[in-house]
Amino acid sequence: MSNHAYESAARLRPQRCAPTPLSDLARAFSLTPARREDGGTDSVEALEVSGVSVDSGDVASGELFTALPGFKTHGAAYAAEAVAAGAVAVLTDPAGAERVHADCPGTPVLTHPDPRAVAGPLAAAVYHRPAEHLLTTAVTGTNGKTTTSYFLDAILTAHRGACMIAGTVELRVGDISVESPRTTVEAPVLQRMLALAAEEGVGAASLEASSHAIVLHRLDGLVVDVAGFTNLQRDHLDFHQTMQEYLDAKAQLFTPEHARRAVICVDDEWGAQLAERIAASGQIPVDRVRAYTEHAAGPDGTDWWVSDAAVSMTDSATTFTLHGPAGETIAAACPLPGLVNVQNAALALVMAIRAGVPAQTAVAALATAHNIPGRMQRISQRDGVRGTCIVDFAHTPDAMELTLKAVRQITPGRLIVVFGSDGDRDRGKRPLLGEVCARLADVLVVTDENPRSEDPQSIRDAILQGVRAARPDLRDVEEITTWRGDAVRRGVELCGPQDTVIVTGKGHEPFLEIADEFIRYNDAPVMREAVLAKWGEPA
Ligand SMILES: CC(=O)N[C@H]1[C@@H](OP(=O)(O)OP(=O)(O)OC[C@H]2O[C@@H](n3ccc(=O)[nH]c3=O)[C@H](O)[C@@H]2O)O[C@H](CO)[C@@H](O)[C@@H]1O[C@H](C)C(=O)N[C@@H](C)C(=O)N[C@H](CCC(=O)O)C(=O)O
Ligand SMILES: Nc1ncnc2c1ncn2[C@@H]1O[C@H](COP(=O)(O)OP(=O)(O)OP(=O)(O)O)[C@@H](O)[C@H]1O
Repeated sequence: MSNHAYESAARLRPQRCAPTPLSDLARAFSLTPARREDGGTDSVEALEVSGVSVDSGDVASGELFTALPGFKTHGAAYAAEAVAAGAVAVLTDPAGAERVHADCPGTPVLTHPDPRAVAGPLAAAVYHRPAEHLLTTAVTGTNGKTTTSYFLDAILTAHRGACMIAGTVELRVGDISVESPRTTVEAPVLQRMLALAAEEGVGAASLEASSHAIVLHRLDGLVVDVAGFTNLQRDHLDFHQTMQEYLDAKAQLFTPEHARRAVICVDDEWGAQLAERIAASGQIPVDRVRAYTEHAAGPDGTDWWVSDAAVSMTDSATTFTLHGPAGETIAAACPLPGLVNVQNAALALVMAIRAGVPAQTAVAALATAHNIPGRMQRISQRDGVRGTCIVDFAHTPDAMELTLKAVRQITPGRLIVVFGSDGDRDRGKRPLLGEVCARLADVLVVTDENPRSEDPQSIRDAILQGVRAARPDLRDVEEITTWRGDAVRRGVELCGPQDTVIVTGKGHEPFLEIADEFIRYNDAPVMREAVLAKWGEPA
């Protein structure tokens, strides 16, 4: 694996970007030509830039390299590499300027006290405000961002012909799809993806917005048409310190600098507080959505609410009715099992409707959106001969509990779970995962996830200790010590026509981390091959 976060995104650049005079940018964004050791300053008058880059491993000819002060290092240390790759000028802070002058004599340097804050708006200007040509949505929240953003991808594709996606799983514009290094990429990378989308006539963009990104200015310079919020749960408190700070970070997305309107799930107290704040500020319109009907039998002060959620065993979908503030009654089907996905689906529908998509277009597209990489991804669907085979990302005890309960509802026979747990991460969750699976699944296949520097056997032992607490005789519990792929194949082998096998923990992830090595591996193709070997092609 490379140290360069954005190398994979190198192809995601517009083919044509009319150059912008550097002097125009200097004026518009209060950039100061840096003073050299000889007391002079670099002239920027004759220079033009045709792009903006943020990582020295991802620079194209003619670009302005933004050398940002980081948590680990300073981008100025990599300016020489960026210039060798074609950068024609460097934007940095005053501290970085000295290093750039020393390492890249002759390259013009501009400074700004906070280059990270200016990088987004500047990139939007250099790429000629590409978001204005697209219908744009962004989803934030602790859980459900990826799922909701793929629901929106399907809906916006139906409405606009094509949609770009930027989130945890992939960066995709038209035919180009690459692995994503971040949930939300740095602003210059996002802006140039939007520029490529606009150039290719892609009509929409579905984005995930992490709270880190909001705080670290990765979304600055972009105003999306509709921003949505799923929920807030305990997470990332190393970065945000308290839940209130975590909410405050997310709340910044719902201001006129970032969004034209807001759609907020108010199923938890944090969503309710957020909706209240947005409404009180009066700056952008806000719709509230309540998906969990056990909390309210009716509208109860919410604008949109869900009733009659019911699971179907035959096609694994959950049907529900969405009620709107103008008396709308919309019959919909969420293609993924589980109530949490009804929340994601209701949010996506309301966001789409507020973005101008006709409700019936949105409902029809949503019903087909079950092929989300690693999120309840159905590799095989029950049809009388074959069983249901699923790849999912659940890797915490809470997520595992939700996932297994959801899948139980679509399983007339046995529920088989193939799982492991990470090495070099939270050791406490290993027995808890074992206990949850022993309690909620019928057959357990225990395997490795990312052992990293740890002995895989000791991780499996800790899981099995939790399994024993709920199932002392270890009935229907198998341990696969060879290779994760063998465990996935074993799960499929055990799966009968009434059964479901679910492999959890890795979802879309393309690597296994074993010792110091990243080994290319993904559960979905292995499961697909096992399904084909067992049942052949579907009729
Ligand atoms: C806290 C945080 O977000 N840090 C990110 C930030 O790091 P940093 O500013 O400290 O950068 P640094 O490594 O010190 O480097 C400084 C500058 O030098 C540049 N550089 C560095 C090395 C090099 O060879 N060449 C080069 O040009 C870097 O691009 C950077 O601009 O900028 C780096 C380059 O873009 C990111 O890789 C790094 O993400 C780290 C690895 C990370 O773990 N981020 C996580 C916390 C994150 O952002 N997560 C959220 C999702 C959270 C969730 O919901 O689960 C996300 O949006 O992905
Ligand atoms: N609305 C929801 N509420 C609670 N949990 C959810 C919700 N949607 C999904 N989940 C759970 O969270 C896990 C991750 O879902 P998803 O990838 O859509 O969320 P995310 O916010 O993108 O998280 P991540 O950044 O970890 O990918 C799923 O495996 C599922 O168990």
